[in-house]
Amino acid sequence: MNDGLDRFRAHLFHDERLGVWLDTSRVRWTADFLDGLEPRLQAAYEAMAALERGAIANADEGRMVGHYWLRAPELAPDPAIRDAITTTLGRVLTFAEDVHAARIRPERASRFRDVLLIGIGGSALGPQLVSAALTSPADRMSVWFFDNTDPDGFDRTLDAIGDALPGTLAVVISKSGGTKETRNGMLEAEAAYARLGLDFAKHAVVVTGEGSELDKHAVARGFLDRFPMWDWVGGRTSELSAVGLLPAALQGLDVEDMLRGARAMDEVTRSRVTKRNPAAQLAAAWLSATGGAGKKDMVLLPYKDRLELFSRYAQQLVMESLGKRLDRQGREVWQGISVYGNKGSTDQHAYVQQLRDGVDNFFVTFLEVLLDRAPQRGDLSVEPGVTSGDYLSGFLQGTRRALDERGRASITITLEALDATSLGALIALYERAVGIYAELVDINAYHQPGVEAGKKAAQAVIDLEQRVLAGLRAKAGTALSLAEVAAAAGSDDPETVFWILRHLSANPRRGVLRVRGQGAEAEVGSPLDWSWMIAAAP
Ligand SMILES: O=P(O)(O)OC[C@H]1O[C@](O)(CO)[C@@H](O)[C@@H]1O
Repeated sequence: MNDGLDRFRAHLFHDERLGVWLDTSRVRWTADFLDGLEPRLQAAYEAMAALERGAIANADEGRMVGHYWLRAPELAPDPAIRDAITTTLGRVLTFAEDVHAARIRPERASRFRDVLLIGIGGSALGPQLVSAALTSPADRMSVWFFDNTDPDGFDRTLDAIGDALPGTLAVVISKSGGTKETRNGMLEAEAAYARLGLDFAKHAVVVTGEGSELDKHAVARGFLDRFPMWDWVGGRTSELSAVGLLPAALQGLDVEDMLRGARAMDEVTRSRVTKRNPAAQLAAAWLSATGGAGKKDMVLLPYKDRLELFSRYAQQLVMESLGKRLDRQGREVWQGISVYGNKGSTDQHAYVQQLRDGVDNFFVTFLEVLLDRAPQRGDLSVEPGVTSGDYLSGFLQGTRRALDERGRASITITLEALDATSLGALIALYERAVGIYAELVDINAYHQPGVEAGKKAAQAVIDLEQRVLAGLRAKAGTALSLAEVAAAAGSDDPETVFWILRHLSANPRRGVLRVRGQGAEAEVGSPLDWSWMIAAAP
């Protein structure tokens, strides 16, 4: 009698067609856990089916949740949606073909060879994951990213693109069309093209909601093309809309395989037989590991360099979906599961020490890919009869075992190979697991009210900065105390004024202004007692 083996046998899911395995045997749930959960799982299956039929599953925003239709348009509740999905896919493929064949060409260079994707959050993370996971020497184009509003980050990426900018196609992605980081990235890119005497519009396309600010800008400026983003697709589940399909198709990846993989996973994860439904098992395993209350963090450990960005992708998918203050009944629940991780075995040499010996506040999800490398690359032995891939597999198994010995939970997802199909399937698996988990804990997984507070506060800082500058300008040449600057700016928040002044003083606007903070700390006690003035331009 081997308890471990029996357990492994009992909790090992395999789908041959998908080439996917799921092992939940090391979650250590009690034998009756799944049985006890079954009525709630059945309710979750019904809710997911209603969602797929077009229910207003995102009640707060009054929206349908339709990412599953993207790979099965025939399921969409409305013919106009079906048509929009298929038409857009066709347009994406044709556009990419036209770019590859240089039928769509840049202003000066002979053809587009690079893509600069400008987006953030759900408008960048999926494309970043897919691009890194599936890149190969057969790529038709290289893909670069602006995914922040860090000026030095822009410069670094532009430096890396270098002389290739005239042959670079900018793909600006924003569902809302009003995200400041993306707007700033677009303006920075536009300026970079302009410095070369190039018209950005002749090198740019957008993916955005119809009628958004960005959409109007693209129309007004005459961008090369526009692709739609719909209100029934959430940013974090948009990889299989034009958001992800367009950059992937431009890179030369097989987007139809990606859709096929997701579709096949959807078919399996629609099952109402829990034993046959890997998304339900995954969600149940999360529930068991976290107590359904986020008590443990999800550590994602792909033993595959190409999947290193999976944890960043899943971080948004899981945390933006599940991190909610209120449940659907309006009760305060402070839900969520924290997600982190990079890749194995690299992380074994970083934080796995704590996972085995330290605080037990996590569960690991190992991601394994059976095919070590493309067969034509050979099978070099690093020791007699042993390959690097054997080590990778050995390290995964070793860590799984070492954690289990300490009673630390783990899940393992195994893919036979990593390609467009299996990546599409993996994305669909996590999308559905998140949906089911949200049903189990009764929260709306499809809104993100919490991100608004930070955006509003940031805008208030930008507005205050303008008033600070106006106040300083009005008294140019005079040294002002922090309280005087705040008063001149009409602000009762000197701390924020201090942050603004400190930042301004480090970043003089060339030829326009220089803000200087003065004062000897030793004498006056605190930088908050410095005096500030606007000095002549440097
Ligand atoms: O695609 P958009 O509208 O620019 O939004 C980007 C991201 O910002 C968020 O709204 C959060 O601020 C995400 O949900 C979204 O993926």
